[in-house]
Amino acid sequence: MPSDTVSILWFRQDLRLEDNPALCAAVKSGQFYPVYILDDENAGDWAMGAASRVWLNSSLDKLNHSLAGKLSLYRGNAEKILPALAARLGAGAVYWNRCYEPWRIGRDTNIKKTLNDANVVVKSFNGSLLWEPWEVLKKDATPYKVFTPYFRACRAGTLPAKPVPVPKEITALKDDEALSLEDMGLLPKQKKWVAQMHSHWDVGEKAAQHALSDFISNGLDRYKKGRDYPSEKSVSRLSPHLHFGEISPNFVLDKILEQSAGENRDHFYSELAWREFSYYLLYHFPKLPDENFQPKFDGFNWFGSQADLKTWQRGMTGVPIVDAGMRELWQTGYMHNRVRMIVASFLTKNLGVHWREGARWFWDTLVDADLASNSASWQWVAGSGADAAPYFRIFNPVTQSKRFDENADYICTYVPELAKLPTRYIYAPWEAPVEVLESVGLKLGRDYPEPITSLKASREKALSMYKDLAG
Ligand SMILES: Cc1cc2nc3c(=O)[nH]c(=O)nc-3n(C[C@H](O)[C@H](O)[C@H](O)COP(=O)(O)OP(=O)(O)OC[C@H]3O[C@@H](n4cnc5c(N)ncnc54)[C@H](O)[C@@H]3O)c2cc1C
Repeated sequence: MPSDTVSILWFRQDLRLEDNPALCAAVKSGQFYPVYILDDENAGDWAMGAASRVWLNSSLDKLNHSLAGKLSLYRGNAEKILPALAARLGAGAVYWNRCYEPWRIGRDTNIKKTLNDANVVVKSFNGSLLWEPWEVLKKDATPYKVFTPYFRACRAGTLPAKPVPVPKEITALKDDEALSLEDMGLLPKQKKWVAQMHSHWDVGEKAAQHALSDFISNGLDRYKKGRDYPSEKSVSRLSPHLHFGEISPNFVLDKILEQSAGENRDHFYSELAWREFSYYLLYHFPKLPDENFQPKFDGFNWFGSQADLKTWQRGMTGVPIVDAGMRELWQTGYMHNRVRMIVASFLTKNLGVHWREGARWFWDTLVDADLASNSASWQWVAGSGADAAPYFRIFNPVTQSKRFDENADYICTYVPELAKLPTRYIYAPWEAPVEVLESVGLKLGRDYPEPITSLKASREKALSMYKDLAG
């Protein structure tokens, strides 16, 4: 018989204590078992990528610590594990914060039914979004497809909930049969890669809050302009913390709105809203990760080869800003937004590789890999998405790097083999006279690749293919 006082708190994308509505409900109900289940079975094609698992491993460790070692870990099909656990532990209720990925929505609906059939109460909460996707609709009750009116409607509607504080007394219980963190098998064999990535991050709720205060003190007052410059510290780097729910968007927004009003604060708010819009699109258009949002792209002839894709992944295209971005991704699990747009445009437009291939690679290598933001952003850059950059707006990587990496600091951090060149040639080393290359001991094709494609010719090819599609 389920007990009235013991419950289960199911942690998912909300690995924190602060502003956690499901945690508050569990604490209010009495004693509870905090649990986490790694459910690769239901995730299918969207099982977490390697970099995300590295992050998750540390994040669970930190959360367990905050819960005085009471976090119980499991691995497998949550549809089977959770009802069995509720029965074995005699739990009368299960609490969780909602997730919005299509596979999770389907799975959670089934779990709720199974638990309810067994007389176990299920309560779910909004712990991850400022506005839930079904709350914001057009007058004709259909979803928005364009960001600006969507955000306007969000702001005209209900104010995002104020963050709730950490409950005073948390009486958590531990299941002795749960797995250890090592048993979860989250870390890959490549220890060097893991160590290198770790050296760039502090993981967990405290680190997330620290990153936010640091950004408020040192980045926010220049955000609108500074966010375009990859070597500047003008962005928050909160994305992995937000993805894993180590910090809630409501907590972030609340602290941001305490700062003086102005264009920087507004711009940051609108970027947080792009995250919301991505979740909104994924909820209303669940095929977003797999299919073109604009069906006219279904007939597009993606001509790029697997070899080109590999070269791009390895950061060896011979186009410095692209290679710098791809190497930043590999080394740190992150890439600056401006550079994400450049590398994605280069892959889809100059190399003609399907956006899905790029999104897949990001999925495996980003620590902030997020089904909503990643799918929406790749389709946005490719031109096939909602409110997308028009296909003919092809980023010129050389112009972009001259403009946003003025001293080539970013390029030289990740492509140090070019650092000895005079700055004006670092952006496009193939334009440097042989004597200049020789004077710094650089031979293209030996020390750094020749460009994989002609930027001009590939741009023209992309444009003419797009014309065929449009016409
Ligand atoms: C091809 C491509 C793929 C992307 N894949 C992801 C992904 O998998 N996960 C992810 O979180 N973001 C993704 N983004 C969006 C964006 O690049 C990152 O959110 C941002 O770079 C994270 O850095 P930050 O936290 O310093 O951002 P800040 O500029 O400090 O912004 C604060 C927060 O706002 C949100 N945000 C900012 N810009 C965007 C945006 N364009 N779209 C959605 N949310 C945004 C993020 O949650 C971010 O943490 C992608 C962008 C592109 C172009």
